[in-house]
Amino acid sequence: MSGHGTPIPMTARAGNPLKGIADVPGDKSISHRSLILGALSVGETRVTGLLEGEDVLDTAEAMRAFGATVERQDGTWIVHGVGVGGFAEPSDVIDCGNSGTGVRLIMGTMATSPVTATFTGDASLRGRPMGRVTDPLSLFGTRAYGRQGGRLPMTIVGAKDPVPVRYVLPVPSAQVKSAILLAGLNAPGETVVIEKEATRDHTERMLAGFGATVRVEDAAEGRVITLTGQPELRAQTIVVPRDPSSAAFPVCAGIIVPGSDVLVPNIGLNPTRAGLFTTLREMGADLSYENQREEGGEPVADLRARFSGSLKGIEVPPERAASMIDEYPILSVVAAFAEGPTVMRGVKELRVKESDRIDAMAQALRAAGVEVEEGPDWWIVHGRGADGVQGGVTAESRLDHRIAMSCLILGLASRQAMQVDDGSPIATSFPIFETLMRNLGADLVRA
Ligand SMILES: O=C(O)C1=C[C@@H](OP(=O)(O)O)[C@@H](O)[C@H](O)C1
Ligand SMILES: C=C(OP(=O)(O)O)C(=O)O
Repeated sequence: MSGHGTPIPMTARAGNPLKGIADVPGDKSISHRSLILGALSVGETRVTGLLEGEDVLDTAEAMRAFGATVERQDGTWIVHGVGVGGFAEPSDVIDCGNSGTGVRLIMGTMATSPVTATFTGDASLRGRPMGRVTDPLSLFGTRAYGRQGGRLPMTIVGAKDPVPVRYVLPVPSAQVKSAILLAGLNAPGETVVIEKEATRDHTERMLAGFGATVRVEDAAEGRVITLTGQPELRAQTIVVPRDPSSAAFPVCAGIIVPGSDVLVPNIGLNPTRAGLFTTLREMGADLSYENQREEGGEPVADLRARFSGSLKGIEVPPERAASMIDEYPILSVVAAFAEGPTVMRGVKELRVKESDRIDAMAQALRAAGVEVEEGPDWWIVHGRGADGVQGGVTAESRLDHRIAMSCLILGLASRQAMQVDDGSPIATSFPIFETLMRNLGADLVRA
């Protein structure tokens, strides 16, 4: 759990070019889902490559609290599930730490079982909206009692006789979509979720992989996902692919630090996740996909990022937002080194992540000498191109791992060092970030 310990100030400054291979950890989204679906299956699920970050470890603990057995043996995670509808009532509050994905998916998973559970998290998670999940869950017959504005701590009373649901997502959110589908598992009949914009599709793919019947159709009203309730999920062996959202940091560092040449192997390029890499290439980044192949039905490549001295600002198509939603903070750093403005629209969701990510990055970039304009659902970073970025300030990480990492990468390419007041949130998603960056040659220290 983040945010409970002593803050860890960290400093990054320009120095050597970054060179070498960056082996990033497993995908956070797939790691959460592997544990949850394993807990809902009959038999033994074995997971390798699981992200051992705090967010996922909190989900492992939660699955134990609901009655599953979750153990780590020689680097493999072994889950003995309780079957769909088999969740036991936890004897204590479930603490999901910093993780929106964890809390929202688990609320959905227990929402149609006859158990009651109370959820909480760190100060960041307690500030995030849960009504987006509890509103659709109420259609199943689930009740939720939280703080004002639908905030944690929150008690969820699972529906005793759940009915299936048809729901059109009002926000582009894979967490909301997944919460509904996971709740639909224990409702008789067909649960239908319709999304107007495609969001990451790991839940649909993995549910099918565990033996559920899931239909996905592109219709006039959007992407229609239909799940048949009350399947018996069968335990699986899962190899978690590496996380493109973590790969983003060494890739972007390679692009903006002069002289760099960084290889980030085995990164999934699932189109619902790879929007940043397309954007970087449109900006003129020297980013190539080497050794392109298919693994587990997904496109995979080794990403090679080299210093790119003539980046240009672009308008990022708003319809691409969902496929790179966690990457806007680090994109804003690359944009600061481009020639001209980078315009990012249709990104209201950034305001309700671990922090208000537009505000957090705008403040850090402005303090570092970069002009940023912003509105409710848009922002523009005016790149300084050849003039470079001054840096030389301390940014607040606001309990947000992606803000901390983005500001440190900024420090590796700015004229003066950048400091973050607290690097501890990085351990939620990328516990080896410091060592990995230092191994590439980054001057990154705790101080
Ligand atoms: O489903 C998931 O695994 C995630 C969905 C996204 O959140 P939203 O659903 O809120 O967009 C993303 O920001 C988060 O890091 C992981
Ligand atoms: C938004 C994120 O995570 P979560 O919503 O799971 O806290 C993220 O990892 O950038």
